[in-house]
Amino acid sequence: MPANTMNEDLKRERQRCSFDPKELTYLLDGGEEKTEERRQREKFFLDDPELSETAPSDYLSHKEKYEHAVKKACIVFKKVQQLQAQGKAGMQNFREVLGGQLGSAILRDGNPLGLHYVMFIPTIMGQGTIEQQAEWISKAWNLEIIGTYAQTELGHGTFIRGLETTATYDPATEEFVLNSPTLTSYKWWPGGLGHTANYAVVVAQLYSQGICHGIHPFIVQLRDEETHLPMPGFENVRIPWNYMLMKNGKVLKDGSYVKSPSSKLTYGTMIFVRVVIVQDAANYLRKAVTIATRYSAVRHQSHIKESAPEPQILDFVTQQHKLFPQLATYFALHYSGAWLWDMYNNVTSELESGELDRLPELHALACCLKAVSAADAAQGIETCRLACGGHGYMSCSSLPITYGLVTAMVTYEGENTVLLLQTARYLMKAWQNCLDGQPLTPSVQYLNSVRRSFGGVYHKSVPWIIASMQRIAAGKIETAHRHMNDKIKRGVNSEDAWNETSIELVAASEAHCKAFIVETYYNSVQQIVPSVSQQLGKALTELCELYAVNTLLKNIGDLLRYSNVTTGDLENLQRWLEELLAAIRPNAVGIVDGFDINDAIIASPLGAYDGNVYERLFAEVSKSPLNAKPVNESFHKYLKPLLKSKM
Ligand SMILES: CC(C)(COP(=O)(O)OP(=O)(O)OC[C@H]1O[C@@H](n2cnc3c(N)ncnc32)[C@H](O)[C@@H]1OP(=O)(O)O)[C@@H](O)C(=O)NCCC(=O)NCCSC(=O)/C=C/CCCCCCCCCCCCC(=O)O
Ligand SMILES: Cc1cc2nc3c(=O)[nH]c(=O)nc-3n(C[C@H](O)[C@H](O)[C@H](O)COP(=O)(O)OP(=O)(O)OC[C@H]3O[C@@H](n4cnc5c(N)ncnc54)[C@H](O)[C@@H]3O)c2cc1C
Repeated sequence: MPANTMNEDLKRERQRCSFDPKELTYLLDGGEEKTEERRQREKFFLDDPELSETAPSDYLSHKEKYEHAVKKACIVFKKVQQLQAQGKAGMQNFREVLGGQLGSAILRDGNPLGLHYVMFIPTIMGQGTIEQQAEWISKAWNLEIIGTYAQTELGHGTFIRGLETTATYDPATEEFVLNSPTLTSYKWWPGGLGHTANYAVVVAQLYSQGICHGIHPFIVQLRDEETHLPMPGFENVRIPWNYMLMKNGKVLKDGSYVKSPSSKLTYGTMIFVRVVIVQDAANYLRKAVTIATRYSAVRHQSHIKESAPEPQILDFVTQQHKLFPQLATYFALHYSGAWLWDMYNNVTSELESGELDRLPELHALACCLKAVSAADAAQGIETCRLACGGHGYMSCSSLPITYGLVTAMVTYEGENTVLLLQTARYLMKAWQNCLDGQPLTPSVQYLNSVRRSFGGVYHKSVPWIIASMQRIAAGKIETAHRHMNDKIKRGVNSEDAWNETSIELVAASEAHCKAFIVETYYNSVQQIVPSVSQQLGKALTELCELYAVNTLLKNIGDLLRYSNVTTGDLENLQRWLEELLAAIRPNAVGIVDGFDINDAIIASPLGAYDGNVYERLFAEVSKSPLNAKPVNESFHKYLKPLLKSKM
């Protein structure tokens, strides 16, 4: 196939789409101007010859990959500075370029500066005093220093209160003495800690006047700014008094401790990253479903009718059932992430004025949304990979590496189970407030309405599905609450009762989160539809309905247990699902085209815009050094002597 010709199947798919994909692109970007700005930004980085992949880095050693990544991260930084000089760069650009999809395309082997921008700077902004921000932010912003966020230790990641690194205040010298006294207290996992960063925010147990005040953040220099040699000593390292980030908890120079308005404020950075992860997980999922959908429109295999030619695999309803719910899940997580980002910004500004009331609800939502978005995106990406058969297994398909990046999200920034239990903690209190007639916060208001009504009869609408999912969530919350209290009444202490009920607590948390996502998705689409063309509005509504129906059908057991749904209703839901798959089929390629993901970011021969899959696959494997010569030297070294010895 000559270069730059369009695959005929994709041509036909693009002709049958009922709406203009550009309209969806503008919608997702926030307008045509924003799309143009994004495209220009992408072009500015992706067209730079120094950043384009000449040879796939798959064939570099671990050390070479690191050095390659540092080189490119520095080029990216300089280019961002150019944008800044033109007034075109802000925090979002930095994070997007250094962390998001664009960043992960340019810096395929990881970004040595990622933690610097995504955690080190935000922690100083969130935990540092105004003076400390003035001291550190500009240096960090201009990369005069490189930081990381060192909280996790070899022995502790989840249980932060169990961290062993200590920071002991010495009033005689007005310094903190930091110490990691045991093997298990060594800081482990922080991105960039090994060779890149020369500073870190170190989270340590604060000791002053012989009293432990719990974990607090400290800035510690790791390496000399000139030589990059590690600073002397790694035990009893002394840092100046003003290297403790003191926006919340403070130590006065005489060593007296001033409590934070809330011990939870120290945890602030983790909320920020969890909020960002929701959107990031959604973006990785849409990249994977773009690859799998375009590939499924090009790939022909088997028969539906013996008399007809091999169909596009996208015409198998099972293939539609693998991919289209992933399309819908992208939008569900995208809109939930946008909602959470708004709440985060509002609550953060309230915290600035000492208003802490909404922090618990934000924490509870950030926990379950991070957990569910990371888990569902990871599962969705794996489903996309499996839907591409053997070619999906190739590393050049980009699907395995995308899956690896997103499964990491299930673990970092709070392991999923642990975070779901955090939300469950909030839900148990909410249910008790509901029983006691106390006021409920917005995200759990449905507990009241569910308690008052036994649920309406089935009708083919998303509001009915939302009510059913809220009924399931309330039922699971009530069951967990009741089982836990029954244990306590039987004499089990509250901690053991919590642990013994934790399976149901996690399930209640997940159900609460799914009900929140469906409702947020539906409300977002309801707001959008009047402002877009009738065709795009219909496509967006169909995707929302698909997400709702498919999510409910994956939960039939709970639906039967906690609602008055009949088997006839379940048959109707199955029919509705199949109708929606058929309705979405003609628009599937148009929808992923609407994501407008640059081929260089797709980075997959299966998902390129032109659909020339086989030519691109062949070109990709030709790049392997292993294919440079017809006979590899291992034949003469090892195989031939072996074969000869048999003769
Ligand atoms: C919560 C724990 C699990 C338990 O801690 P503990 O102290 O025991 O807490 P509890 O006793 O359970 O509860 C105490 C009370 O405190 C409340 N609480 C707890 N946590 C918080 C919080 N964060 N905020 C507010 N309140 C909180 C809790 O509700 C209790 O209140 P109450 O008593 O009920 O009233 C805790 O130990 C914990 O959180 N553990 C998890 C540890 C963790 O998260 N570690 C993270 C380390 S850093 C890391 O992992 C970094 C990873 C790499 C990050 C890479 C980032 C990439 C992101 C995407 C980049 C792309 C960006 C580009 C695009 C863009 O920008 O858009
Ligand atoms: C790619 C990556 C990057 C990272 N980057 C950083 C970084 O830059 N800075 C940093 O500080 N850290 C970083 N981390 C560390 C990360 O934050 C921790 O790995 C994470 O918080 C999980 O903690 P853990 O490893 O101790 O797991 P553990 O908590 O030991 O989890 C193991 C198992 O124990 C279970 N468990 C633990 N506690 C409970 C509980 N209370 N109830 C029920 N089950 C429980 C978990 O559910 C899990 O199944 C990174 C990790 C990864 C994978």
